[in-house]
Amino acid sequence: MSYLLKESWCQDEKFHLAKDTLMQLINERAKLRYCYEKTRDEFEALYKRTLWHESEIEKVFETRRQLVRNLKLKLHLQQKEAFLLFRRETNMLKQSLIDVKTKIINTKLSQLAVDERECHETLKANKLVLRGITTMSERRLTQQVRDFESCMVHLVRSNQSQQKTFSLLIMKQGLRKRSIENQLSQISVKRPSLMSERKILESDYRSMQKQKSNTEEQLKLMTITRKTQKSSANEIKDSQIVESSLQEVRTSSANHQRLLQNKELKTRNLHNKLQGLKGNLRVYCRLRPLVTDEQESIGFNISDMEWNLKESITIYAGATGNNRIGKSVIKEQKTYTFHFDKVFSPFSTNTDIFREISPLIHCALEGTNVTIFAYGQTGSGKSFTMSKIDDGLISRSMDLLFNERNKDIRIFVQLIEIYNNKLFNLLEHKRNKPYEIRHNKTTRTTEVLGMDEIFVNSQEQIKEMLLKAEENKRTSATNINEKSSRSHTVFRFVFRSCETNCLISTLHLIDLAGSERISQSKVIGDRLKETQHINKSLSCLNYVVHSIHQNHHHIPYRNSKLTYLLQYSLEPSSKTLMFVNVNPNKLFFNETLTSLRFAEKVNNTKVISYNA
Ligand SMILES: Nc1ncnc2c1ncn2[C@@H]1O[C@H](COP(=O)(O)OP(=O)(O)OP(=O)(O)O)[C@@H](O)[C@H]1O
Repeated sequence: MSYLLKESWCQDEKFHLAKDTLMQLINERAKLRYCYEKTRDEFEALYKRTLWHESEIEKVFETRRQLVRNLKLKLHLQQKEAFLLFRRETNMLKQSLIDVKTKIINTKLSQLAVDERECHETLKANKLVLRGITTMSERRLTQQVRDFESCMVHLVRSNQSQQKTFSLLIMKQGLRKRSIENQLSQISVKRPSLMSERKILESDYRSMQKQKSNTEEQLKLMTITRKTQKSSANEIKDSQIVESSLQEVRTSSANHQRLLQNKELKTRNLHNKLQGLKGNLRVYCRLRPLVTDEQESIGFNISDMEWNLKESITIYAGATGNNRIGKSVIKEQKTYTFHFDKVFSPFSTNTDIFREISPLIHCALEGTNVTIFAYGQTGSGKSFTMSKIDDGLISRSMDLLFNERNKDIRIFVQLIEIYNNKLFNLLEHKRNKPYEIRHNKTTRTTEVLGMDEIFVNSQEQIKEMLLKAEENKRTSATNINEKSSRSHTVFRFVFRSCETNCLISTLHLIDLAGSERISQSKVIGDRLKETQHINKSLSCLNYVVHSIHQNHHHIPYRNSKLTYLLQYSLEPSSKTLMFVNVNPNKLFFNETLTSLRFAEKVNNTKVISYNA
């Protein structure tokens, strides 16, 4: 019973507990429902707001799309207008350009036609003269050839008979030698017993050998005498024929020589007149092309002046900008024009340049002192013009000198380097001893004391010297040029008479060191000192040339070693040609301007000739 009571009490307890838990759960559910309803209300409000925002954004997008459409339409219309405008302007420009070009070409063509006609006429006359001379010479030559052929036949016949006798003698000697050899072999069989006999026989053999050589010599002598006897008889006959034909040839060649000398004299006179007209001091300008790593060229224009006596170069300075179609054009242009005796464009080759200066080389061969130097900022093409191994002016001049010199002239060479106002020999590898200059006022000649004048007689020798000089030359990399010459190179050619060894004339071909502003090249230390020396000697050269041609009383030759060396070669009785080399690189526009101004100043100097 107590157990049952306990049991019912326990169940009561459980029932109460379950009832409490149920009540708690009911409360929880009521709370959750309340939360759910609240959240649902909030979500609905939020959803409504989002819908409203979306509709607003859609409206904004629509207005933007409309705006873009309008802008595109406007752009298209403007592009059309711009294209039409550009086409109209280009056509007009093209037309005017074609007109100008056609005019220039027409005038040049007419000039060329006149020149061609003149050339044809002179060519015809020359051809006629040449044909006459050639036929005469041909006739004489064929006669001579015939005479020589008959002589040859005689000689060949006598030679054949001698050959026959010789071969007989050789055969006989061969037979004799063989018999002696046989005897020797027999003797060698009996050798042990016949040693003493052998000795006797050997001595016999030796004496026989001697006899043999004696007879051979006698035979030779006999054949020679026979030969000379035979040939002398023939030669007497031949020489008489040859003598007479030679006499004829001699007289005709003397006539030709006289004709040639007359023509040479005429040519030389004309040539001297032409050189005189061109002036004793000339300035040529050469603009080089852009090289691979250079970006932008200066704007330039090269043109002939009236009567073709002078030419001009115009360079443009100005800020660049882009035009309407994006092409780079020069705005706010400033132009500088310079006049020279000749202006070579970037398309000119060293051959074109040599064609122009070759008359000066002729002048040097005829006894006038000639100086040609290349001036310009570093990297402007001075070495390319002067000392390029294959076709530089030095190599070309040598070709001409060796081909056209009078055989009485001997050529001597000195390769001088002027570094920091001191003279060195470029053909010496170790150059620690500077040389001194001495002038002879009576003979008006210059000598570099202690420096050998090297006799040259072939182009190969000159090329070797140029290579050696190139190796020994002092160069270094500056801010402007990777291999800049730091010294002046003077190629001094001395022409002397073969008979008397007297000086005929001197030809100086000079590759000057590059002129450069210290601020631009940004050099320091030794390089700075070199640059200062280079600039000083260049301004001395300028002043000396100016003073000479302005007829100043005192000429300051001694101010620099370069001008002192050239003292007797810069005078008005000599001929001087200056090349101003121009760098087209836009970066060095100011340097270019300075070089051109310097050169024009030289070009404007008054020319006084001693012959005038
Ligand atoms: N007419 C030309 N055609 C093609 N290349 C050229 C011409 N002139 C010069 N160059 C090139 O331009 C560069 C500089 O030329 P170069 O060394 O002759 O100048 P430079 O005036 O002698 O200089 P520096 O005074 O410093 O020695 C070289 O690479 C050379 O080959």
